[in-house]
Amino acid sequence: MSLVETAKRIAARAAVDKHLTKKIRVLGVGSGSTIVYAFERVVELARQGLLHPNLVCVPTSFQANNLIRHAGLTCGQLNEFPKVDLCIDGADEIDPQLNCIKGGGAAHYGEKCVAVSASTFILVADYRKRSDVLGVKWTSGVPVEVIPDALEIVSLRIKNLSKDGGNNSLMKMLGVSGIGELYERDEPVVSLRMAVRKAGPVVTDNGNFVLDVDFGKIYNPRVLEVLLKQMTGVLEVGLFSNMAQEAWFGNEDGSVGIRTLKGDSTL
Ligand SMILES: O=C(CO)[C@H](O)[C@H](O)COP(=O)(O)O
Repeated sequence: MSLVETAKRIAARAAVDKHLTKKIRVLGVGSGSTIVYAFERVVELARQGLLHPNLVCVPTSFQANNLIRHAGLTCGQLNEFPKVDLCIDGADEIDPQLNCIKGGGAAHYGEKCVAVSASTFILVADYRKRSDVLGVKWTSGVPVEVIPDALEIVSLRIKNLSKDGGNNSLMKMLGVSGIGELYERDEPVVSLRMAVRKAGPVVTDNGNFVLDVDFGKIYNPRVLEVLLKQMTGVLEVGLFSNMAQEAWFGNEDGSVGIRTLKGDSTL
C-alpha cells in the first residue's frame, strides 16, 4: 500500500475508533476514497457487536449508499433520520480553523446535507490535505454544483465577481469592503468538470454539473461560501466553513495528527 493510502487508512480507522461509540445511533457516512477505509472499520466494529444494536447509516452519496448496503448494515435516508449523531467524511483541503474544501468526488451537496444535520462532524484525510490557507494544497478549485440550465449564467457571475464585487450590496451586508478580502485572484478561473470514460461533463448524483473555480488563496471561506451559495442556479458549494469539530490526518511517518480549533497535536 502506498504512503498516501496508508495515511488515509490510519487516520480513518483512528477517527472511527475514537468517535464511533456504542451511543451513536445515526451515523453519517461520507464519500471518497478515505471513507472506504473508515467504513471498513465501521463494519469490523459492527461485526464484533461493539456498536449500537440499532445503528442506522445515512449515506452522503450513491457511493456511500452502496458501501452501506453491500456491508449489510442498515441504511436510512435523511428524511427519516434528520438528526445525525456523528458524520465522518473526507476532505480535499483543511485549514487551521477547520474550514475545508470538499467535492473532489462531486458529492458535496449530499455531504453538506448530512454534515449540517450532524451533532459531531469529523474529517479524515491524509497529510497532503493539511493546509494553512485554503486554495494552496487543493488547486483544482472550489467545486460548485450547478443546475444545468443555469450553467452559463453562474459561470459568468463567478467570473465577474471581482469586477462587480466591490458594489455588491450583499458584500456590504456581510461586512466585507472588497473582493480582495475574500480571495487572491483578480479573476476566478472557472472550469466545467469533464468526465473520465464518459463523453461530456461530470453529472452529479442529482443530475447537475460541477464548476471547479480557482480563486487562488481563499482568505475568507465563510463569506465566499455565502456569496456563491446565493447565486441563482447554484445547488451547493464545496466550501464547508465553521462546520467540523476535528480533522484527523494520517502523517507520512505513520502517526496520526489531530487538528482542532485549539491547534494541532499528534496521537
Ligand atoms: O468531498 C469529497 C467527495 O465529494 C471527498 O470527501 C473528498 O474529495 C476527499 O476524497 P478522498 O478521500 O478520495 O481524497
